Amino acid sequence: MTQHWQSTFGDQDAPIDSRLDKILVGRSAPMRQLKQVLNMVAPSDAPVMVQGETGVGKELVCEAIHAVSGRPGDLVAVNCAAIPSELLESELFGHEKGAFTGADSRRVGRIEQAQGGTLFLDEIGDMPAALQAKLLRVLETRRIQRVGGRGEIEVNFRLVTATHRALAKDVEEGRFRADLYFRINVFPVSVPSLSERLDDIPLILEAMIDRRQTQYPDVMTPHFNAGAIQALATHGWPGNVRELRNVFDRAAVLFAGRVVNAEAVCSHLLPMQGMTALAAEPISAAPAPSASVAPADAILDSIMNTDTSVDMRRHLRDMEVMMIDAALKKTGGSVSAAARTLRLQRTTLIEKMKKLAISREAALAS
Ligand SMILES: Nc1ncnc2c1ncn2[C@@H]1O[C@H](COP(=O)(O)OP(=O)(O)OP(=O)(O)O)[C@@H](O)[C@H]1O
Repeated sequence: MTQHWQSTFGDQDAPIDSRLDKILVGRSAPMRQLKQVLNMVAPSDAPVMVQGETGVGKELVCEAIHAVSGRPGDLVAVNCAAIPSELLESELFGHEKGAFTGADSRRVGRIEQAQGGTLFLDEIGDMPAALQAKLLRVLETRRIQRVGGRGEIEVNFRLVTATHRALAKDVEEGRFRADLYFRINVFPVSVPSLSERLDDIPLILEAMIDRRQTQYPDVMTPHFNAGAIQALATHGWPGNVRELRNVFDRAAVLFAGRVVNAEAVCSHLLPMQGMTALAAEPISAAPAPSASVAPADAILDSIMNTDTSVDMRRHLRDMEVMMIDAALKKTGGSVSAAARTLRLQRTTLIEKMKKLAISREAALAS
């Protein structure tokens, strides 16, 4: 069902809301199709069920839906699998003072907090049966009662749910209420796994680099060359974008201001056991790539063909690091000879090396 309606309606010509592009990084065909669908569905009040493997970005999809929905209230997220079942009811519905032992004061529940906004119920498949019945009633009546409360409170929220489980099978096997399933599954949306959109990896890395640069403007970021991107594309990515983020976080520490190449990806970034080997050897500059592997084409493509911005200063700085590393390597670590190779004053090169944290030893060890 999901695949069917998504592929039928997912290729409309309507321009994509730029907030979707900003939140959900990716220009691959499956991501474009997903964004077309969200573009249509987000402004409506209809419930959306987001499906996809762990780490694909289901929560991010909900964030994108809320951003485009135009709803003035908040986005309130509840992970049904993370809250013990006996606490989930008061978490969602709130409680009155004295409703149960320990209820010292009145508490407004998450459903009420989502008034005028969006309620995101993550891992809805893990919701206990008794609560499934209560949620169904809320969806039908648009009213809630706090635990221990008497009166009913009108609520107006848009529901987005997510699950990595095959919920239809849970319904068949009696683990999930069929009536609730049909109520929340008005628009099923499927988020593609990272292995189905490997060509998004460079853009996602770029977004992660930009974010890190914004967070820590004085800290150098790693630069993934074409070989590294190719190596990343051969991985299976069972943990999807979350796994890619972990790889990036590792690179940001181990290769700050340095080039990450295929060898670095395979030996130090992808397999965790690579960490042991790395601990025994000094971290050095990755070999400088030849001009043909410099990402100039990708950068130019981004400038010409996307709405996203490009951090020119960072790219130029990455290029400087690569060129100085290569010159030092070629000249056996002689700063004077490297300066001549680069047609720079010796003092200018020394200043640049200081600024970019380049050492002769690291360049030679690469
Ligand atoms: N398209 C994307 N662009 C940029 N970052 C992304 C994208 N998709 C996912 N991420 C990042 O990957 C991580 C996992 O995303 P998220 O938590 O939304 O996944 P999920 O599908 O909800 O995971 P789970 O099923 O485990 O709850 C987050 O750090 C998120 O920011």
